[in-house]
Amino acid sequence: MTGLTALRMDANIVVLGTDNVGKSALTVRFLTRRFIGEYGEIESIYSNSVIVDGRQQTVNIWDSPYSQLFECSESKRLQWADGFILVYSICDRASFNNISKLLLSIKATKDYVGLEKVPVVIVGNKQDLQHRRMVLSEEGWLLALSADCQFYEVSAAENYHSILMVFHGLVKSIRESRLAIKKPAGIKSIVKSVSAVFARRQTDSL
Ligand SMILES: Nc1nc2c(ncn2[C@@H]2O[C@H](COP(=O)(O)OP(=O)(O)OP(=O)(O)O)[C@@H](O)[C@H]2O)c(=O)[nH]1
Repeated sequence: MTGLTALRMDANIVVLGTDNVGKSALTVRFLTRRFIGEYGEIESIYSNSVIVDGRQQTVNIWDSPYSQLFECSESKRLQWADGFILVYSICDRASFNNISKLLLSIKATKDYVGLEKVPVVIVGNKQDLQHRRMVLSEEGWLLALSADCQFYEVSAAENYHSILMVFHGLVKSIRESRLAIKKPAGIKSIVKSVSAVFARRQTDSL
């Protein structure tokens, strides 16, 4: 990541997961506070201005149907992202198993472009459908722990605030990861360190 990227004020978020897990429902809930039920299969990038911890931030969200994920734009999408939301449905074991594969693809792409760790949030959606639960909360927590990610169980259908926490949590991590990027030593700081060493030597010899 370059110094210029580190100064950027917007955050690019990609929402990934298998078919029908609620990627669009989550995105639309965050953007409009509404759950509209049916969403269609349209790949979209949405931009929204949000306030996180008192600071305004533009968030760009790329939501695409799973069927289009492995088309040629996959690596483009992975490289565009500053952070990821990986969604599974608690009623769909296969969608949960897919999260590990997504984590590997992200790691491979981001390592390739020189980033060791990119912020990722894992989300178990459809928490309202307890009677159809196939994936325990503990499994989600363990996966997130082992991959060093945040984890939330939510219901896009029933709850807005937990969705807000997912997006805000990710925006905060993106900011923190940008702050953690070490700035290369400038000429001024090199001159300062050299002068400090000489000054110390002179006082030592007195
Ligand atoms: N009960 C329940 N249904 C949900 C929830 N979130 C989404 N759904 C439903 O699940 C279905 C799929 O939701 P989408 O948001 O279209 O899922 P998607 O992951 O974007 O699906 P693709 O576009 O096919 O990749 C829709 O019928 C939604 O109404 C939820 O939290 N609870």
